[in-house]
Amino acid sequence: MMNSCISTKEKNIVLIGFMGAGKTTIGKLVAEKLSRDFVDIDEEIEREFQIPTTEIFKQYGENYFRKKEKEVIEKYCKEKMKIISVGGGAFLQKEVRDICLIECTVFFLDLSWDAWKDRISLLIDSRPVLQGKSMDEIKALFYNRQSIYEKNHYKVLTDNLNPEEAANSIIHLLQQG
Ligand SMILES: Nc1ncnc2c1ncn2[C@@H]1O[C@H](COP(=O)(O)OP(=O)(O)O)[C@@H](O)[C@H]1O
Ligand SMILES: O=C(O)C1=C[C@@H](OP(=O)(O)O)[C@@H](O)[C@H](O)C1
Ligand SMILES: [Mg+2]
Repeated sequence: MMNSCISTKEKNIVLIGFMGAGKTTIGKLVAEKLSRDFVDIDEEIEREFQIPTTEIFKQYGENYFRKKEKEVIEKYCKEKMKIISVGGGAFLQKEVRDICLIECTVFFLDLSWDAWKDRISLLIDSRPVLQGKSMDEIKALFYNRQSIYEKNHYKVLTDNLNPEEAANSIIHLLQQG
C-alpha cells in the first residue's frame, strides 16, 4: 500500500550518501531531537542475520545483501514518522530510489572527497565494499556513486559541520518546508 496521502510532516525522513558520510550518526541525532523512531537499515539486517555486514557479504554475497536491503527499506517506507538511514549502496537500486523519493523526504548528506578521505581509518574494517581496494579505486567509487545521490529532496554539505550541526541543518530545512 502506498503512502501518497501522508502529509509532509508525517513522512519518513531518509538519509542517503556515501559510506561514512554520517547517515547513522546524524540520523540518530535527528530522531532524538524530533522525538521520532530511528531505523538504521544495516542494523536491521545485522539483527536479523546476527552477524555484521562484512560477514553477510562474505557468506551470502553482495547480491543477496542488496535483495535483503531492498526488502527492509520497502517495509519501513510503508510506515510513517521514522528517521531512516539507508546504506550508501541502497540507491544503486532503482526500486529503492523510487520508493524513497515517492514515499519519504530524502536528504543527501554530501561530503567532499578531501573531507571523506580523512575518515577512512574509521571505516575500513566495517565496510566490505572498501576492503581490498586501493585509495584510487575508492576515490573512483566515491565519484561514481555521486550520481546515484543526485535525486533527493534536500542536500546538506557536511564538510564543516559536526554531527549535531548537521542534524540541526536537517531539522531547519524541514521546518522551512
Ligand atoms: N559530521 C561529522 N563530523 C565528523 N565525523 C563524523 C561526522 N559524521 C559522522 N562522523 C564519523 O564518521 C564515522 C562514520 O559515520 P556513520 O554515521 O557510521 O556514517 P554512515 O552511516 O554514513 O556510513 C563515524 O566514526 C562517525 O563518528
Ligand atoms: O555503500 C555501500 O555499498 C554500503 C554501505 C554500508 O552502509 P553505510 O553507508 O552506512 O556505511 C553498508 O550498507 C554496506 O557495507 C554497503
Ligand atoms: Mg550507516
